[in-house]
Amino acid sequence: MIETDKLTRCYGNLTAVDALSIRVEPGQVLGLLGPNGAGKSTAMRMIAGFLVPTSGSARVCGYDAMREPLKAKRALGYLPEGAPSYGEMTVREFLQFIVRIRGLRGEAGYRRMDAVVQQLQLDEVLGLGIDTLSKGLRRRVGLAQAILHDPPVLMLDEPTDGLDPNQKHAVRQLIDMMARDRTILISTHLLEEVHALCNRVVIIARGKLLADATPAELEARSRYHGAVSFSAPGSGMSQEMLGRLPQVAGVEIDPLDGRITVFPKPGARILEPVERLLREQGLEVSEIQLERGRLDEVFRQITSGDDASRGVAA
Ligand SMILES: Nc1ncnc2c1ncn2[C@@H]1O[C@H](COP(=O)(O)OP(=O)(O)OP(=O)(O)O)[C@@H](O)[C@H]1O
Repeated sequence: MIETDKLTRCYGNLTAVDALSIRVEPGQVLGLLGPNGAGKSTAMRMIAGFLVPTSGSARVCGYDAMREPLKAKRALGYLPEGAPSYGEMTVREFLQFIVRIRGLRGEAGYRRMDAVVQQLQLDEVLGLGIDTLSKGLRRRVGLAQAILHDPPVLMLDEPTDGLDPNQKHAVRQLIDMMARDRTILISTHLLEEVHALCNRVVIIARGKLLADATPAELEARSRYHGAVSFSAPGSGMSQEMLGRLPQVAGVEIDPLDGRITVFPKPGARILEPVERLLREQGLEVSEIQLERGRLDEVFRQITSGDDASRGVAA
């Protein structure tokens, strides 16, 4: 479990993390989202015990990151931003070093290292210097380092940064597999990652917590939630006709591809009446879709709107 209590870090006049209180339980994958400079990495570094908070506290599996750092660090696997240090070591030397400092001894240590090397597909680069690796490979070495001691809590700062689509998929599968019985906190800019991995989302901006919800709850705040969209090239479909349906609040046509989106009045369900109208009019449409809502739009609304300046938890 990860718990922070009014965790705060100031740099001069700047409050990078502002009284952040969160609690992440086993089985949860919490996505920490926020624009550049929101305070995500600073919060994670305090939870990992690498940065002293100005005030407030962070605990990992009940151990205070500052007062019981060894116990807290033992329970935690942490992938920081960027590349692993010790760039002059080969991947093998680096991982053997981590095996030793994590106290994994003898045969068990080698078996664990082999398993992690397989999981992250690092076999072919074991003899290469870390400094010579591509960004994606360095990220995977960093991940290997974080999971080697099989910790109950994982904290990953932008885990798929720099990976190609296949590697992203592989790393997400690995995180998903590990998620079942662990507590996982990841920071990301990628909203697709939230869909793929997270069952809870915390949004911060200017160090303040602005939203704490499931992805579905956030999507429900989007004006696209419950909207119906479809393509109807050359059908003569008119906005007016759709707009006359009593459940419909508005109709928009994408100027680029002509896709039509029909928005519901609050609480209304419009898929059935829209489909009925299309049938009655004998109009040919394709790719009809009921929208869940758009996280990117909600993210923008939360982090650039009034909420961001007031720091209102939702
Ligand atoms: N050592 C430091 N000294 C002064 N200011 C700092 C320091 N580290 C971070 N900051 C500032 O604190 C704020 C939060 O930075 P942080 O790196 O935690 O944000 P972030 O959400 O991780 O951003 P990004 O998504 O760009 O990585 C930023 O305004 C940053 O400039």
